This record gives sequence, C-alpha cells and structure tokens, in this order.
Amino acid sequence: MSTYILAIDQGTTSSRAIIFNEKGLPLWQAQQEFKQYYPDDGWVEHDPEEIWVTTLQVCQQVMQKGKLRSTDIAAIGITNQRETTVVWDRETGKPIYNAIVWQDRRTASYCKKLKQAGKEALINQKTGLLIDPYFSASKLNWLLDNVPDARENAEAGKLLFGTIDTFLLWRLTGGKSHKTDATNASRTQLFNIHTQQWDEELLKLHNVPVTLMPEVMDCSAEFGVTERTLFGGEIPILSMAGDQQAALVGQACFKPGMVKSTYGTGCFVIMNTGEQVIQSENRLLTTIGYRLNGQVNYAIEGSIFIAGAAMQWLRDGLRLIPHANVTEALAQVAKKTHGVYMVPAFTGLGAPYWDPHARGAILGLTRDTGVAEIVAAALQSVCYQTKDLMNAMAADGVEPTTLRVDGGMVVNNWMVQFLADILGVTVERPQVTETTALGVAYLAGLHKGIYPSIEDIAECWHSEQQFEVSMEQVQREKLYRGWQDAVERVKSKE
Ligand SMILES: Nc1ncnc2c1ncn2[C@@H]1O[C@H](COP(=O)(O)OP(=O)(O)O)[C@@H](O)[C@H]1O
Ligand SMILES: O=P(O)(O)OC[C@H](O)CO
Repeated sequence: MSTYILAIDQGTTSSRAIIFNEKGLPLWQAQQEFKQYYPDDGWVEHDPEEIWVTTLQVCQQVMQKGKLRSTDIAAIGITNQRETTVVWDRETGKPIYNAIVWQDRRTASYCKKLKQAGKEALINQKTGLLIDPYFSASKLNWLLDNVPDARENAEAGKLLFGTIDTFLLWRLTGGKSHKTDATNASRTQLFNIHTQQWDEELLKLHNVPVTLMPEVMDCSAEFGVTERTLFGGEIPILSMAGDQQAALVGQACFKPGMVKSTYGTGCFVIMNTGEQVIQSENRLLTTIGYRLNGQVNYAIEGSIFIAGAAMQWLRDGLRLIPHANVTEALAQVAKKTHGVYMVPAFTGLGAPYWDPHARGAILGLTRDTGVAEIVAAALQSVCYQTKDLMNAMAADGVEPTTLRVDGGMVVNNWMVQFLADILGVTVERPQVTETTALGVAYLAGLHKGIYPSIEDIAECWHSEQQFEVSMEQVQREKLYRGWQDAVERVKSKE
C-alpha cells in the first residue's frame, strides 16, 4: 500500500503542495504565490480561479517532482486560509464574485450594527467568536446583498457557499462534493460549536439561506475523490482542517494546555482545551481544535492579523529591505536600547483588542534611529502581540508553560529568542516547520490507517531547537510597558 500523502496548503499569499512519507517527513514541495487585490480602503480579495489554478498546478508539479502517479498517493488532505468566503453557481461552478479574504474590513459597519443591536452575547455563546469583520458570516451577507441577483439566486437554491477548503473540494471532485470540516465551519459564525450544526437563529440573523451551506464532516473523513482527468486517476480526499487547527495537529498539541503559535502572514496562537469549552472573558476565541470520530476537541485562540506581513510591508511598502531573510542580521546590529515600537495595526487590531478602526504607528523615533532599529521593532511587535495573547489566556485561567512555534517567520532565530525572553517561557521549534501541511497529512493518514491513533502521530514530533529565557524580569516588564503604552496610542476613539 502506498503511504505517500499529498497535503494541499492553500494560504493567504501562496498555494502549496507537499508530499509527506509515513514518518511525517516532507519529500517534495511546490509553491506558487498569487495576486492580492486591494480594491478599496481595508478591502482584500483573491481571485478564486487563481486560487484553483495555482492549487492544481502545485499538486501536478509536486507529483512530477516525485515521478508519482495517482496510484502512488494514498490520500489527499486539504488545509486552508480560514474564513475567506466564496460563493459560486451550483450549475456552472463559477464564483459570483472574488473571494473576500479574512483580512477584509468592508463589513465593519454591519458588524457595528450587530453589536449595537446587542447580538454579541448570543453570537459568542453559540459560536465562541466575537463580532468582527474577520469571520465569514458578514462577508457572505455582503455578497448576497451587493452582487447583482445574488440574493434571488441564493433563495432559489442556485448558489453554494464555501470557505476555501470547500471551494477546492468542489473543484477537485468535479462538482460532486459540497463539504467542509468542523474546524472551518467553526470560523464562519454560522456554526453552533455545541450542537455541531449550522445554527438556524444565526443563519436568520445574517440572512443566509441554509441551502448554501456545505455538509460538516469530521477532520478525518471521506470527503470525495478527485476527478480522474486532474491527476490521471482518482485519489481519495481524506482530511480537511483550517490551517491553524492543522498546525495544532502538526505540532502534536493533543493534550489540554499544549500551545502552538504559527507565524505566517498573521500569527495565530492556539491552546488545546480538550473537551472543555472555555468561554474567554478576555476576548479570545473559542474554537474547534479538531473533530475525530464525532468527538470534539475544543481550543482557545488568539489571532493577530499582521506578523510576517509587517516584513512584507518593510520590503514592498517602504523598500527598506530587499528580502525578509535579511531581518535577522539587521535586528542583531540594532541598538539594544533603541526605544522604538511599531504597532502594525494596518487592518485594525485583532485579539485581545478587536479594534477594526485602529491604524498602525511607529513610535519612539530619534535622530539615530536607523533601518536596523525599525526592523527590530517590527519583529518585536510580533512577540509583544503574542505576549498580549498569552496574558489573556492566563487571565482566563489557562497558562501555558512551553510554546511550540512554526510558520515562515520562525527561521528567524533573533525573533524566536526575543519571543522566549519577552514571554518568559521556553519556546520550542520542531524539525518540520511546515506543520500546517503536516497536520492535514497526519489527519488523512489517520483515516487511511497509516497512523493507528493520535498517540502514534505524537511520536513523530521532534524538537529542532529550544530557546530558553535569558532576559531579566525587570527588563521584560519595562519593554512590555513600553509596548502597552504604544498600543494605547493607536487605539481608535470610537
Ligand atoms: N527570515 C525571516 N524573518 C522574518 N520573517 C520572515 C523570514 N522569512 C520569511 N518571513 C515572513 O514569513 C511570512 C511567510 O510565512 P508563511 O508561513 O509562508 O506565510 P503564509 O502561510 O501566511 O503565506 C512572510 O510574511 C515573510 O515576510
Ligand atoms: O494563510 P495564513 O497562514 O496566513 O492563515 C490565515 C488564517 O487561517 C486566517 O484565520
């Protein structure tokens, strides 16, 4: 029996495919970036056709690299940028509009009205989420209200909704399978995380006909088979999970209290809380970590909208650096006591502030501030934001002792060391940092029987480096107070 798993990782800035062996080692990879569309202030869109084409191409490329045929692939797993919303025509498969990306803020006023109508407690109790443009429901409502004929066609049952996992599944199966998994469903704000059903009251609140909604499955399940023509034969699709939850699995955080933090475009800290549903009193999200055999494993999450994206802004927006990989060397030569703080609130502030109107700032500049200090401040902002989230978790009574990190930014040793120092906890970096793809490969392997249980998966996790705390408490507190002061200055007055 073949034991190769093809993991599709459809992220915010690129589509990736990786083939893993049964030991969880990546053998071949392919990646393609795609275009970001910013049609208006705070709007972010993707072209779903570009998402589909880049995804298909990276899958085909990775199979070519490994000289593999469809029969050599035991299963496909799909993991994806979450919340991003697509609506398409059931007959033609054509999207009615671009995908509205999770970062998009166009529904801020709709969200404000929901808040003013006093709906936050209801939404929070049922979905574990807060009212913010981040989640799919307000985006879906916008599409139905603003795309010509959309509402009429939706009510006539002609349209389908999906997050990116569902859209890709629909295309991969030639329009035969309209499904999602519980983790992706839990980010829509239309899914009741207690009953595990689409919630009638929430569908009504957001004015969404239920006929649009996909079937919700476990993360390891029979999602469908690929259309023969795509890869020269059918390949079963046996897992799906939102990318941050997939990383929780890829980091083998299976025990309550274990935390992973992923540093890609944004940063997402997730703690496993087991069967316990923790309703945060500090504006964190309750979400589904994974669902296996109908058994729900809950998690608590803090989401930061800008992490690696701050490096992209230094590179593309300010042209201060040629590439993100020079930031480590620059930060090393920055003055130790530079006093510069960057608050990268380009699209508002996420957890625990949830201020969609806040905007970014660089504070504490002096005549001897140079590129190195600004770069260091950008890297540090990501670490300070992680501390904000860890503090919120601690205030909710769940305090982590170690942290497992992954994502494109964690190759930066300077940043990871500062993270350990500012948090005051040991930070662990695994051997395989493509944990998102790995997680969904594990989930597919679980269904296929390659891994008999999650305990077998946990044995595949190996540390590459541990970063121990080397900063004095007094220094940590002083630096963090400076950050808190900087955040106060960028918060909106609304
Ligand atoms: N050496 C580095 N130091 C800091 N940031 C980096 C470094 N290398 C890459 N990055 C950042 O990591 C991000 C890419 O991470 P990745 O996990 O691929 O993101 P995503 O999945 O969100 O597309 C980019 O925003 C990039 O700026
Ligand atoms: O594509 P990433 O890695 O930036 O992740 C995006 C998140 O899933 C948004 O919630």
